[in-house]
This record gives sequence, structure tokens and C-alpha cells, in this order.
Amino acid sequence: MASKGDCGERGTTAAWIKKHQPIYDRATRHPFIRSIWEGTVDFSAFKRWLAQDYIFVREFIPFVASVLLKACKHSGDEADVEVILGGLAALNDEISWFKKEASKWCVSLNSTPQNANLEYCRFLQSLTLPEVSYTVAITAFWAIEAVYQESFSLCLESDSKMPKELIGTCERWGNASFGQYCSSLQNIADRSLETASSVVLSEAEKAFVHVLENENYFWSMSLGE
Ligand SMILES: Cc1ncc(CO)c(N)n1
Repeated sequence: MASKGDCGERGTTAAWIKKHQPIYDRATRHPFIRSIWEGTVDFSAFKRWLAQDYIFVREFIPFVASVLLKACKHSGDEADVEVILGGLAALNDEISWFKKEASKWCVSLNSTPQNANLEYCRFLQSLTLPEVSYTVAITAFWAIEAVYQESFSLCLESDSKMPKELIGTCERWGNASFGQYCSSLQNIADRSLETASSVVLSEAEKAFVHVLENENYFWSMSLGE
């Protein structure tokens, strides 16, 4: 359990979080998330987020499938493949959750993707290309999941005034087992980064920062900015 990097304290990813702390904080402590935490969230912003995130998650499926394919071909570790497979399987349940949640909030799941979402989806698509290395793809995958985990787990802390209507949403990404899954992804990314060339390292760092920027824009879009 206590192997190197287990808590994300010593690996490359932890170093990058420190190095890029301001943008990391903008992604994980965004005013939209703060408004949920404070209990002042505008429900129309929440509904906008819900409709847009469904579109994002539809695009996330082929991305995760591409990471799974790369892991099968390159990781050489069956346990890594199983973690990613578990993530892909969870998306099946997530799609059902979005449909249920959308009907609860009378939100249509056929809305037009907004610019920030389109850009983020285009970035995801670019990462599915075969020439993008497994290391870069798994690093981006971890970062995408980690931002939601960090954000929504904040809303579940004891000092949070999160409205009870949003507990299902916050628990979906803020629960302890999703946290464990994110740590597993982080460990896989760190292990892969340990043996990466300097070119791949720099591509992975760029992808990490790009995820954080896109997550920040996505939250701002949800606020209607
Ligand atoms: C925009 C966005 N980032 C990350 C996740 C986590 O899967 C999500 N559902 N949506």
C-alpha cells in the first residue's frame, strides 16, 4: 500500500501540481464549485453544467477507449488495464445517471455544445490519435478525473453548505472509491512518466496544463461567463 507515489506525494504528477499550483487551484477550486460548497449555487448554472457535461462525457468514452487500447498494447501491466477498464465500465453507469438527473431537472440532453466544451472535446479527440503516446494519454486521463474528484470532494467536506439537491452529483465524483480510482490512475501515470523520454515528459506536462485550462473554462462556461 505504501509504495512510492501511492498518495501522489513524490511522483512527477505531484511535482507538476506544485509547479502549476495557480492553474491547478483555478480548476479545482473554481467559483462554480465554491458556489456549490457555499450553498449559493445558481441552479440554472448547474443545469447548464449538467447538459454540457453529458456532451463531454459522450466524447470522453472514445477517449477512455483509446487509453485502454494503448494500455493493452504498451503498458505491459494487467493491473493497469483493469483500472482503465473499470473506468470505462463506470461510464456506462454514468451515462444512465446523466439521463436520470436530466429528467429530474427537466434538462434536455440534446443541447448545443458551447465553445469551451467544443474546444475541450477537440482536445480529447486529438489525444485519441495513435501517435499520442500512452504516457501522455494516461497523464491527461488522470488529470481529467482528478479535477472532478478534487472539486466535488470539497463540496462533501463537513464545512460545506452544499444544497441537498446536489448531493448525488457531489458524491458521484467526490466519493472515497472514486478517490481511490484517481490515486490508482495517478500511480499508473507516475510509473509511466518515470521511464519516459524528455520529449514525452514535456508533452505530458503540456497535456496536464491543457487539461487544467480546459477544466477552468468549462466551469466558467457553466457559470454563463
Ligand atoms: C469537464 C469534465 N471533466 C472531467 C470529468 C470527469 O469525468 C467530467 N465528467 N467532465
